[in-house]
Amino acid sequence: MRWPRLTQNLQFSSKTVTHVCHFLTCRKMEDTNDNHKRQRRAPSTEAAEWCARWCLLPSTTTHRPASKVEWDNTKLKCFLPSEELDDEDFMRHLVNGTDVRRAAQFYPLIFDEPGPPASQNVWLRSLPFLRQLVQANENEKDGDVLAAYRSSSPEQRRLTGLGLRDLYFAATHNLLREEDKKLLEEVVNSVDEAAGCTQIQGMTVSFYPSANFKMLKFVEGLDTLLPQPGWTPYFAQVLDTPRLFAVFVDPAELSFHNFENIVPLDEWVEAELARRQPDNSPLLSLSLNGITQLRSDRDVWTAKLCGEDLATDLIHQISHLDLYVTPLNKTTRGGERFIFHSSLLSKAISDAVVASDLLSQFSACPSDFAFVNYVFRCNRFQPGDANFAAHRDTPYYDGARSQVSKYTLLIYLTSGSNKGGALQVDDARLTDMEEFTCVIFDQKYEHEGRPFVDTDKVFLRTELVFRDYGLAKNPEIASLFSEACYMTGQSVFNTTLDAYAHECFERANSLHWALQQKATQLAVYLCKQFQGFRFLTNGYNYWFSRRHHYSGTKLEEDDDDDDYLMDCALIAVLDYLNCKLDLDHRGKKKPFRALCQTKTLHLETPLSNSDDTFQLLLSQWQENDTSISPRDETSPLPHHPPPPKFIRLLDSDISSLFKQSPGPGTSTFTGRPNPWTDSDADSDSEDINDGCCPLHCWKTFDAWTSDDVREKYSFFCELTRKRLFGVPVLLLGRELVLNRGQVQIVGDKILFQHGAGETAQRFNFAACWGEMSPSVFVDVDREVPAPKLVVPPIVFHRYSHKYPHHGGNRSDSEGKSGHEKEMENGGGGGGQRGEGGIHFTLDFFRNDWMVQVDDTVTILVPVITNEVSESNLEETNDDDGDDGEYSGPFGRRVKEYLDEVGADWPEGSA
Ligand SMILES: O=C(O)CCC(=O)C(=O)O
Ligand SMILES: [Fe+2]
Repeated sequence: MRWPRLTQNLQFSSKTVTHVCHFLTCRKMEDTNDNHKRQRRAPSTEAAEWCARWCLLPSTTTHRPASKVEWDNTKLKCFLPSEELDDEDFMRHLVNGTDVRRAAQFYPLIFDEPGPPASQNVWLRSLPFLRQLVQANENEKDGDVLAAYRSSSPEQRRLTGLGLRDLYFAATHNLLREEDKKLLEEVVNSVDEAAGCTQIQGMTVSFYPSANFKMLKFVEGLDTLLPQPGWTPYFAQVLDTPRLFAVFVDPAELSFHNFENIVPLDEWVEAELARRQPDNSPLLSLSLNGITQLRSDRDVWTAKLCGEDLATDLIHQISHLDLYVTPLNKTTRGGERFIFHSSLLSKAISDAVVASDLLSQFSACPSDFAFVNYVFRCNRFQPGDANFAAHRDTPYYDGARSQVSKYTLLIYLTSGSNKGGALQVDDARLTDMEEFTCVIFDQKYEHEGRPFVDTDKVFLRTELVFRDYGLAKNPEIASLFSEACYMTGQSVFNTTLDAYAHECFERANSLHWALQQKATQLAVYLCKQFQGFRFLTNGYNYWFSRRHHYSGTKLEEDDDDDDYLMDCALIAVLDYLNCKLDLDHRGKKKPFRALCQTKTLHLETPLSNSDDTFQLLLSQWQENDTSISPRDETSPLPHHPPPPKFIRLLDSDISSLFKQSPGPGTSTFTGRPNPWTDSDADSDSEDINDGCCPLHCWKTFDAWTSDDVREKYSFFCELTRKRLFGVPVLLLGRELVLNRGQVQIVGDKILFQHGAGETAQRFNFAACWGEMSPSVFVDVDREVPAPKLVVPPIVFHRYSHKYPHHGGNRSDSEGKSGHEKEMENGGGGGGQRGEGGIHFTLDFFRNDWMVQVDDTVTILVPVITNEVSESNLEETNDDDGDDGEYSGPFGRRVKEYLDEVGADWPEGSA
């Protein structure tokens, strides 16, 4: 079939339609066994109309009243309210694909044929169209098909995305034939990924999978977070309570804070309990029975989790939720899993643990038991899946509360066996599991899991958390753990790092139990370049060589050195957090690590000497080095001339953002038409031309010349100025600009500070404006993004090229981290040989700092405007009320922002 034109309504011959009907009839016969599962039943004698797979649309052409739409509810997910289910007309359009407004709540809709005549909506999401796209992508000859797709409107491309989205969900629910699965694999690389992308919580998300956006995540209340409310139908809903939606993200954007997708399920648990026992809201009650130590010399126990059907059904039900995703580290573990949070389940199991005699059998003091971790991992392995390779579990750790997990608790939800060991903990092997068997073991043990031979193996994992005030700190653990997390993120660019990251996790987890696990792999360091800044890192340590070495600028002044220190610290933070920046000229945000050119170094021994480290750094980055690339380590490195430093924020940078007169793009004021009705004839004559206020001279009122508007404008400018000076980093004209006022060096630490910056004076304006506010004439001119760096103080150490680094003449030698001391001790006094540089330690795990990097702060810049919409005119001048100071197009946006982030209101306002 040829490609129908995208821009015209499509006409199919009656032959096509007949063929479609025939096809459906065949499918209906194939599906006969499933008929009993259908939501509704149509009289079998009636001819079917065209519609999506697994749906049946009885014909409306007969004289009898139209029968109801039916579908196979074991295949289609439906979150529609009953009013919509009862609306036959609505349902017909939904299942024949002509109405996409409820695509979020009813899917997957697979269209095997191009659709009914004149329906582009269906054609663009149909399998024949997706096939053509794949063929066109593979076959140069079909360039016109591709060109047509590329020049189609974003809305049209979103329809294709919808087709792909549904194909994906059909595949994950095991509903597809082999050829459809193949199509899915291919079409993912053929579609335009930008058409489905939007930003939520600082993350770029798409509603369909594509070449880069291939990681599935679930977001609660996405419909309320979308900047384009009209996009809601595109994102598949996966749960009603809480309202959870599926998004696809680019793993390159992930950092340690958003790697794991923890689905909040307490609301769901509550709703399920209420649904099952509506009268007296029931407690989730469980007990742990038959506790048996597997061997007297091993801290491994088995038990059975028991409870009323209500409780055990509910746990089963959790494991049937459609939330499974393939883990990122799939080379070391098979199966699928999802992570959820439930305090209610944690409480029920904690009570069961306390009521049992399990704790008395532990070497850890029973009175120190705190709770069962409320974060659960639900795993599903099918027969034939890869093993869960030997590993130690990463303990729960909350330094602030001195809480740490000591035992793992596995709850098996299906029965099955594997003679090779369904679970092997150290040298204790369990081959057969009964439903609700629990295995509890000391987290010091290495263990391995194998799928059951002929059934799915489904289990929950959590940990028993204890209070322990005597925990010793071991910087090596912090370093290895940080390295493991960082290298997991980097493995998106270089898949060989996956195994290295795994080993780092294993070594860190062993060290918690004072078990030294030797490294079997070469130490990995990444040499990176960003805008001429070059550095070496393993995700915990960051080294920057001295600037003068490559810029030719000799650094003498301490001040200059501090400047360089701030720049380097900024880079280290941006890299560690993988902040997203909008630096290219296409206005597209990219994660920092994708903006760096990276070279992976494998070293026989870990770096332990500062001179060697800086020498190594300087020996890299030869011109024409082809082993470095921003994304995939294969493309050549363009030589980047180093800039002296990041731009510093100056008062003039900010002043220049505020226009003092109508600038380019603002037309000169020529007067405006009378907005009042013709019948209001008097208004013309009342246009007193003294320019006092728009009420008295609407047609000739030029906002730029009004003192009242200018006063309001100054108020907004001042507010904006304070906000701009209140952040450490800004993006101005695609340049990273560092604000020295918000970066502080204190001893051996560097601090990035976010000030409130939003104190403003009360604003009063002259009287005769009546109900109107001058703020209606102040609009948003532009938005200045500022990466939000809410991070703990960063420890640094300078290695001077002038002084031996173990000399006593440096004031900044106090408070060094263990690693620095190590480096110095091993340095052999070679400080004068080396060029020196700066070393940072980034450890955001060790303390209880909440790292918030989800969003970029957007600071709005005001401008006076003469273009006032009617709706703005209706705003009142309610300065005494809550929102008086924040009215008008600019004021409203600022207010929305302040409300959203929960920022304090500037003094003098509400
Ligand atoms: O596959 C298994 O039974 C073991 C699972 C496990 O070790 C884990 O979830 O951490
Ligand atoms: Fe484990």
